[in-house]
Amino acid sequence: MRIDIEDLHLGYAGRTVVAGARLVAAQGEITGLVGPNGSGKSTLLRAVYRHLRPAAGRVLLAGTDLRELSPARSARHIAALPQERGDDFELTVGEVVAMGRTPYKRAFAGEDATDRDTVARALADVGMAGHAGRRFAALSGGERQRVLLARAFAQSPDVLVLDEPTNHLDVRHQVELLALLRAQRRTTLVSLHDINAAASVCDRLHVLHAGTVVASGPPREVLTPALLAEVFGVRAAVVEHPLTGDPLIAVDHRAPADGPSAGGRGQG
Ligand SMILES: Nc1ncnc2c1ncn2[C@@H]1O[C@H](COP(=O)(O)OP(=O)(O)OP(=O)(O)O)[C@@H](O)[C@H]1O
Repeated sequence: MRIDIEDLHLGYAGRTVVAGARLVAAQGEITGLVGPNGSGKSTLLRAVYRHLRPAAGRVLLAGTDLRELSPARSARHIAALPQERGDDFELTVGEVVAMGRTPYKRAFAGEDATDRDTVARALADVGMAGHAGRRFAALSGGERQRVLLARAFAQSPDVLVLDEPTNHLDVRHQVELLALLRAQRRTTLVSLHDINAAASVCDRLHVLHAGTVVASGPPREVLTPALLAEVFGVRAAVVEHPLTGDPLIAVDHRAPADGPSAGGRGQG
């Protein structure tokens, strides 16, 4: 299923944060959102997983305005890993993941074999098989992250909406997660701070800057040194990754784009 975001305006308490966003998350593709802090990535994703009502514009799921679908119906199609990660669950890992099955249940119905299999597979997919009995609240940040991702997988969604899914993950788990997303071939809309990860894993990227989509397209076309300077304020060269051939953004970590000249070594 595809997602169409049409002329979307979003805000909080009357303050506009996203203005006129348009983008498509195509069926089976990984669509990335990148942009500086506060550019509106989480806000835009909240409208797709229905935590924020559009002030104007619409979000379409396979051509149907989300507002025409009941929450349970859209939850059978769209699962989210939100920014609000909830650390107050007094539940076990298995119970947290089983919450992903809620949209499929009639009131007071218990777990069936499909639920149990789906939960077990979701835990295995994120490398947390064998941890179902642990208390969620006692997990590390990265483990919690993976369990909440398993909860989204357990929802068996057509569309995954992931806000910074690699947050808290060590580099091996980041790579595993991104490889898993690619292998699943679900329609995925994901915000990422790591522009190199975004360049490797996303089919298309949309760059948000101050609440507006300022560039869209394949990573190779979007992530230019000029855009990186203008939107992110960094000096960067874009080269070819020696192992994968993906675009590799080599950021000058010594000084921002408008800072003092970064050439040469400092005086000590
Ligand atoms: N719940 C909220 N209430 C009021 N303002 C909010 C809320 N969430 C975000 N904002 C504001 O909206 C703007 C966009 O924030 P948002 O979290 O969408 O940006 P982001 O691109 O996801 O940022 P980051 O990269 O820092 O996570 C910011 O100015 C932020 O302060």
